[in-house]
Amino acid sequence: MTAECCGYPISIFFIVVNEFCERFSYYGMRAVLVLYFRYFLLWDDDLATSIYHAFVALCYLTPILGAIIADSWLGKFKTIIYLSIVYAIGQVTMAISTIHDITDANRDGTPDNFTFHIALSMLGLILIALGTGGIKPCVAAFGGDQFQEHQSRQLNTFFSVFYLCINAGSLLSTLITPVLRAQECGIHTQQQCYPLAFGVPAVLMVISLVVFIAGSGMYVKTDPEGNIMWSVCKCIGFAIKNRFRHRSSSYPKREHWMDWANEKYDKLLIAQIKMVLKVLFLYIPLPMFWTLFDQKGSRWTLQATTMSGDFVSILISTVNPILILTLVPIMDRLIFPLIQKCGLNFSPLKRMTVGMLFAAMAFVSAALVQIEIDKTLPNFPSSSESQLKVVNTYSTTLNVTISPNEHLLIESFGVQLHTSKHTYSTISCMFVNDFSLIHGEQWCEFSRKFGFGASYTFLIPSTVFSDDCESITEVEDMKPNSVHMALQIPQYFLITTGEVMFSVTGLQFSYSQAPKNMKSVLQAGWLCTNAVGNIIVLIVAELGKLPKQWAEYLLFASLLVAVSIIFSIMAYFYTYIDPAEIEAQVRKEQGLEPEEMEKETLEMEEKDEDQKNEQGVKQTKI
Ligand SMILES: C[C@H](N)C(=O)N[C@@H](CCCCN)C(=O)O
Repeated sequence: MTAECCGYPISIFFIVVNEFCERFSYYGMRAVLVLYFRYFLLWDDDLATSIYHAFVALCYLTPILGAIIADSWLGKFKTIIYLSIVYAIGQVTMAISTIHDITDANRDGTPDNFTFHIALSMLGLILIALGTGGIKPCVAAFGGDQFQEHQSRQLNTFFSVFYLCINAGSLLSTLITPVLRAQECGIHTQQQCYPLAFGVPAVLMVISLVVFIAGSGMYVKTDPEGNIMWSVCKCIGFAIKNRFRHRSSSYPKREHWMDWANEKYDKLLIAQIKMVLKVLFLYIPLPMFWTLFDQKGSRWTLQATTMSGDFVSILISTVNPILILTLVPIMDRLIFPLIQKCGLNFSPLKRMTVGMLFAAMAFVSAALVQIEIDKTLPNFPSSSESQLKVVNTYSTTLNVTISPNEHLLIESFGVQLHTSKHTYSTISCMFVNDFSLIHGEQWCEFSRKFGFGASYTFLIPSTVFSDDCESITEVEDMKPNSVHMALQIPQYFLITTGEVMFSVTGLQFSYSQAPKNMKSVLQAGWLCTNAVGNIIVLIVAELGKLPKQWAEYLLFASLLVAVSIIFSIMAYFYTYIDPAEIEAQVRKEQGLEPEEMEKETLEMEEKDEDQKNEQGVKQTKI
């Protein structure tokens, strides 16, 4: 009997707090990852985007590994603990890799040995991917294991609270870590504080582990049930081999190719695999949704860096979790029941299709924003053009002729240079609010806000210190970023509406259509669609480089529309099943009535229990 509070097992409080801290750690680190690649490691946009998506893909491939370790070897409890330790080490490694002072021997503020920082951060990211992905299919299922049969209502609420905790953790961390990055810190020189931005998620991961361990005396821990994934693979392998062996037309056909495993494998297992394969087949087009969805963290973040709005950038990245926290209850309690009342059958697969279309619309919105940004960007000379800059410091307008026949009027800046020797210097700086020119005892001070993305030229006459500072002329070569970040809100709203329709429904669908013992298999399959989606971004970003960013956004939107049409056709032919009913039917065909089955299972469990007691094995059971 487990300890309860308000009808809930007390142990789940440790699990939801653990999930909150873990998601804080994960999303906090992700929020500054592309910026770290771009501005600390000085990678270009494409490389930063590629490595970011490779990392996300790895995070969604490792759940298979986690599920195998938990099911066949350690059990969920130990898997979560061991992989959380790996995860925390990864976060600490990542935080250390961002300390520029470690290799900044000449103390100029930039690391001297980039290879060291790259190697350490890649090691950190691999450990994080192993940890976060490995525990992903285990934590929710372990939470579910805490509930007993009479607590099915509480079990449903648990999954909602669990999803809310994910988004609360994500919301807080995406608010906090960019602020931490914007601080200045360092031993020799003060730089943007990446160690703090990555260090706080590392601390949260340690707290997550401590909280999980703190509840260990209260958990219901189930032993590994044997590696179901391995049994599934062996059964499928046998069916294929057997089908190949009997490929001659003289052998009678079987209803389903999995029926070729009948000779060796249990009918129930075969029926269960058929159910899973049907759903997995439906998953084939789904990665395209994640291809678009996960570009929030890369392309959209980089898009925001070319826009104006100081604090909006932080708010923009929190739009997604805030909308999730509000849209999930609104959709569940209001929109979906209303659609049902109107007599429309808004089935899960239809919802997912609509979710895809919302994501496509989000990318059309991103393309429109990009077109606006491009209008404000300076025109650089193409390969067949050159750019001349003529600075007229003479007192009147001059007529300049460029051979053979182009005439330009060059306005005077009203400054005369009294020397024929000019020296030009270019200084690139961040966060400039003021600067001074100092010569001996005299100085000229400028205090004003310089816009992000802008470029200025200051013309300083030789008489400046004997005359007055007013004679200095300022020229704005490139205008500051002027498209406001608030324009990104529609694309965030559309993609999050898509997420609620697609992701939340997809999770429920995967759970409801899976046989009881293969729910983790389908969860891992569902997470895999995410991994494949990120691999597609990598391929498109690397191979299909389009000259204009807006064109790439439109390409992704069109691809998703095409995929959603294919998915809707596949969904049309899909018949929803009740796995429990099918399993009962197979058992009946095998001559085992449900009651008999139950009795048989009980007898086997008792026998098993006796054997273990005899061997002095101490075990915890539901
Ligand atoms: C924060 C985000 N809105 C969210 O809810 N994420 C979930 C589901 C992720 C699905 C695959 N990208 C999470 O578990 O992090």
